[in-house]
Amino acid sequence: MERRNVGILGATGMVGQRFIQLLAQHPWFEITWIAASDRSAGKTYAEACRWKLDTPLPPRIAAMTLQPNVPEGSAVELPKIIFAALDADIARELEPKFAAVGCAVISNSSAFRMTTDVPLVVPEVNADHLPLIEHQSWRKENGGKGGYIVTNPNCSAIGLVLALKPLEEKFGIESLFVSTMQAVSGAGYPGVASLDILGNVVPFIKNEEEKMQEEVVKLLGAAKGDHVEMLDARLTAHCNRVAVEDGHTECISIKLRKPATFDEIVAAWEGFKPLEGQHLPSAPDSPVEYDHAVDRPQPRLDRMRGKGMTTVVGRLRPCSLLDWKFVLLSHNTIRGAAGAAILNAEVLARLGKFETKKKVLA
Ligand SMILES: NC(=O)C1=CN([C@@H]2O[C@H](COP(=O)(O)OP(=O)(O)OC[C@H]3O[C@@H](n4cnc5c(N)ncnc54)[C@H](OP(=O)(O)O)[C@@H]3O)[C@@H](O)[C@H]2O)C=CC1
Ligand SMILES: N[C@@H](CC(=O)OP(=O)(O)O)C(=O)O
Repeated sequence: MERRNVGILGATGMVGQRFIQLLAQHPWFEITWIAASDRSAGKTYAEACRWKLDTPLPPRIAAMTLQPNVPEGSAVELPKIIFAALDADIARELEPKFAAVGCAVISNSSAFRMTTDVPLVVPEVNADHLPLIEHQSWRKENGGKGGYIVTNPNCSAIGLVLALKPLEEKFGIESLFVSTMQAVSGAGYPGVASLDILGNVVPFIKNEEEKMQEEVVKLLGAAKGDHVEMLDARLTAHCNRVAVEDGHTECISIKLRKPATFDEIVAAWEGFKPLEGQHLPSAPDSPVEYDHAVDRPQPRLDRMRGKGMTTVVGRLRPCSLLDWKFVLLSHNTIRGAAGAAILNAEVLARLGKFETKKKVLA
């Protein structure tokens, strides 16, 4: 695979830091450009960022200068691949500017997720939605050399949809109820005040329930030319913030379209390996793992399975209201954010959707 230069917009935030951590040793991508707010532009990364991860800040990145957060005026060449980790309002303004000049924008934010011709993608679930990019108006800009925007879902939706996809394929989904317990890192830094969350549960995360509900049916929908036909299933979500550092836990009750036994459902999860054989550096061997222990998954113990890219499912049991109920856990800033975007970029690279080449690796 050719090695490609990449940039990170929002590089100093919680998700931006995960991008740096995960890309520092990436075999296909090399960080050559970083940007954050105007407050940070011109500073070195070490000066501008409060590094919060448990691995050291890579010295090469620490010394890099944060560039202006627009395509023009950079002291270094603008890469053709931009990972974006911006708040939605800022993303809505900035991401199209980068797409218009020819960048592939791999976005984490919710700004364009539900836009008709923007693919909302988890590669194991709906990589076949990626051709939507060819319908985007940004493609036609820059003398026909415009770029595009690809998005990954909300962090809670990603964990959920990985567990749902094999069930939809084998049995069909009629309706489901999901209740989340979401980590504080999901709110960015500094996020929820310690006095609000310590010893407490906050039963409200702005727009989270709406995003989960609409994104899941797009992800499980069918791409039809320039749009996606949403999955015909009923879904309701309750979202709660809990005093956990990383890892979103979700309790699900589900009604299936066809009868399914315990063994058939577990086999559907364990046999779910749609990216097997593609050798994508960030793809876990098992996107979904079932844990038979009675008290798992737990965030502290299980969030790093598959290097943070595996959804861990447990406690499958009959539900007296719907058919089955279970619990899942997914790492919110790895599989739920930066890792998801990097995996999307790896799939785009495999599909030949990046044009910039730096050097060919032996
Ligand atoms: N945290 C999570 O678990 C998840 C987050 N997301 C989404 O990812 C995005 C980023 O989230 P997160 O990293 O948590 O947020 P943070 O608040 O931690 O970081 C925000 C980043 O945006 C930069 N920024 C702020 N204002 C501007 C501006 N006007 N122009 C350009 N850059 C700006 C900040 O730079 P500076 O340091 O200079 O202020 C910082 O780099 C959001 O859309 C979020 O919803 C998605 C999934 C999961
Ligand atoms: N809102 C999520 C994280 C997030 O930023 O989601 P989104 O990318 O949909 O805005 C949380 O608080 O855990």
